[in-house]
Amino acid sequence: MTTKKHLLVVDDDINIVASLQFILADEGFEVTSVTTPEAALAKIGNTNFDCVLMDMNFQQDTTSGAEGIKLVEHIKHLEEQLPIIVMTGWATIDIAVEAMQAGAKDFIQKPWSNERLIAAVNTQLALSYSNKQVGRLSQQNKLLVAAEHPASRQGIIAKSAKMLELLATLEQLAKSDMSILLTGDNGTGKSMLAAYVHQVSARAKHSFVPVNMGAVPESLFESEMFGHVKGAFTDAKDTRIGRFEMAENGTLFLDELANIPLAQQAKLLRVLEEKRYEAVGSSKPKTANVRIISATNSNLLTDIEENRFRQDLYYRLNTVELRVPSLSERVEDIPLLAQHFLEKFSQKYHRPAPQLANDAIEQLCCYGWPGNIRELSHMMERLMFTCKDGKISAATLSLQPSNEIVNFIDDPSLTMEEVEQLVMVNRLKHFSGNASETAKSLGLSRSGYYRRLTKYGMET
Ligand SMILES: Nc1ncnc2c1ncn2[C@@H]1O[C@H](COP(=O)(O)OP(=O)(O)OP(=O)(O)O)[C@@H](O)[C@H]1O
Repeated sequence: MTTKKHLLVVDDDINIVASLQFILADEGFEVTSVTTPEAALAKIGNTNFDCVLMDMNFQQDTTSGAEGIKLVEHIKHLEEQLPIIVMTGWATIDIAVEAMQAGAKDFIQKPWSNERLIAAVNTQLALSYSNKQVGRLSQQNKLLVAAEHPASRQGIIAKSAKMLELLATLEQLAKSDMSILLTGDNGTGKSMLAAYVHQVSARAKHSFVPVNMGAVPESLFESEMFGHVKGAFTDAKDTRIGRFEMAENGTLFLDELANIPLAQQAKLLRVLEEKRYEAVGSSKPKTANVRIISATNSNLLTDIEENRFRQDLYYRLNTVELRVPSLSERVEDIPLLAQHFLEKFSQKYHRPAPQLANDAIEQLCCYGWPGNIRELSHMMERLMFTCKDGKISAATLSLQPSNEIVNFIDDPSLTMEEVEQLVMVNRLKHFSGNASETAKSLGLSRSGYYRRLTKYGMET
């Protein structure tokens, strides 16, 4: 359902008001009328209009157009982007030029032709819509320069059962509008997955807007999130749209969620509850139709206990809470990811991708990856330049195996089957994928070995 465009008619002649109201309502517009400049400014101050149609002369002075020019200037000051069409029975080219210089977008002479009037209104509405789109896209582009988002699932490398299950769950959730909270260590792919949920959701044709909550200064929080109007504070030289407006009908991604200061958490909660907000310096409510995905590497339950995070906000954001596993918990993904990054950087730097030797792959799989996928990506990028003869060997890497992996057998959180699976994975790595040597070293018959491969989804 499309909402009706809302027009404001300003004219002191009630016959003209009635006639305009009739014609415009007949065209499907919602029309509000006022008869004085003061009433027009008051209405614009508390209502969202899409276009203003106004007379240039009011009671005090009926011919010069001075009152109309003043009104155009005031409206521009209040609402820079609102298109204004001026009308006057005393049309002179001078008044038209002056009105346009003051910020009016078009000029109509009374008595008007209905066709010309409707065409002028529709043109202004279309122009204003595309200006807003351009503003939204350019702000968004700035944000995207720094962020990297996958074009499809092809950009997400995952083979491990844990990640495949997580992706399948996210694809299901993407169909709903539920708030999703992604937890997990730094560099595990939370941002990438949030962007992916947006891409496979019904909101995909609208914007995905990430905000790093750790990077927003407390004093600028409201302006950043909700926007501000020109003159709202000393540095507000222009009207600026906030992240909520950029994400309207799309997805707002609140990254580093735990870093929102307490006072700002209350403001965010209010908007999420009421689905409305006001730009700084404006009293006009705007709707917030956004899907929220948030991410944190912090333990929010501890943050709540220690009064650093509001429990009510937590419950608002975690309709579904999913943990993205650390890289050391999905060893099967490591060789694929390493290869993926080598190819990616080979394209970026126009250099051939180095070959990963088997002993290097084994070492990558036994390393603990405290920085997760980001660390792996950086390591592969460095190796593009530091490896010798186009080969990466264990000696080139010289990584210390993580105690975690060496000691996984003692991990009390793992079940017998999980331990068995990890042993299989590591032993296969050790024998560079050689099935008979792996089976022999584990004391398994070939059929016992293949049965387990099938059981753990490791056939390929
Ligand atoms: N499954 C994956 N396949 C390919 N690349 C990945 C995958 N997961 C993450 N990456 C890449 O690893 C890097 C880190 O991922 P991302 O920024 O999404 O992690 P994060 O969990 O949001 O990190 P942080 O908590 O530090 O914000 C990015 O360059 C991302 O493109």
